[in-house]
Amino acid sequence: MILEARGLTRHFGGLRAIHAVDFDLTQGEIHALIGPNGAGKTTFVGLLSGRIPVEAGTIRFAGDDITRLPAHRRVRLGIAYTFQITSIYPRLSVHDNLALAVQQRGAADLGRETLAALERVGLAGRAAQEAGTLAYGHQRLLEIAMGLALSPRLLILDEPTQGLANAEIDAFKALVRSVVPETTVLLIEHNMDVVMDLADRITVLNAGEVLASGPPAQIRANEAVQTAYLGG
Ligand SMILES: Nc1ncnc2c1ncn2[C@@H]1O[C@H](COP(=O)(O)OP(=O)(O)OP(=O)(O)O)[C@@H](O)[C@H]1O
Repeated sequence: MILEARGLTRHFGGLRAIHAVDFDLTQGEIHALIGPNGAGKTTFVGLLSGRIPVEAGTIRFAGDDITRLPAHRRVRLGIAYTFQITSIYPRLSVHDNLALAVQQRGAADLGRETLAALERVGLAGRAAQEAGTLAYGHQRLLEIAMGLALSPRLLILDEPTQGLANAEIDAFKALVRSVVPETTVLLIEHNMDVVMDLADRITVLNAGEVLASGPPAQIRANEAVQTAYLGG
């Protein structure tokens, strides 16, 4: 187990955003987190990444108790969390954005490794473009490339396919498959085709609690999940 959360809890006033959640990630798996709007998905990955302080419960990562560690210390331990383009420098080129991330890891050959990272996400043809002028979906891909440049042990993606065209979604799926099992992937995803196609396991959150967890076929057949989320 690369990550184990026990009794994880975060309330906002009277609202139980995340309540007593037990959650495991197996080394090398692709794990999807799904659930209706407001279920607590973003709050949950915020607790794992350290962006949101834990109120109760524990998180262990690769054997270490990380419950109280600040986000930057978790990044150093190998947890990369990408969400909504906050990490991109809009006035720098696509290449330079990625070179900064590659440099952070301490690359031996910055130019070559940056190019390889660009090719990996299909952005080599846009290397000279200002990152802020990229289409939304391409900014998401750049952000994922920057996360991957850190060679994380765990990559957490919040709605990575939002704004991507179908061909780009296919490329994204291939990308995710290419990083496992060295990197474990946890993704919040609303596109059920992507979830069912990509995930080894799915956890369904509903009103801050785990409604179900298991492989795609089992989740699809689960009546409580269908009622709460999959629309009957
Ligand atoms: N900082 C905050 N202060 C107060 N309430 C919050 C805060 N952050 C989240 N919430 C509430 O916690 C609940 C869970 O929100 P969260 O964003 O984690 O859900 P989600 O499953 O990610 O939803 P979506 O799919 O719409 O992004 C929601 O009711 C939300 O309004």
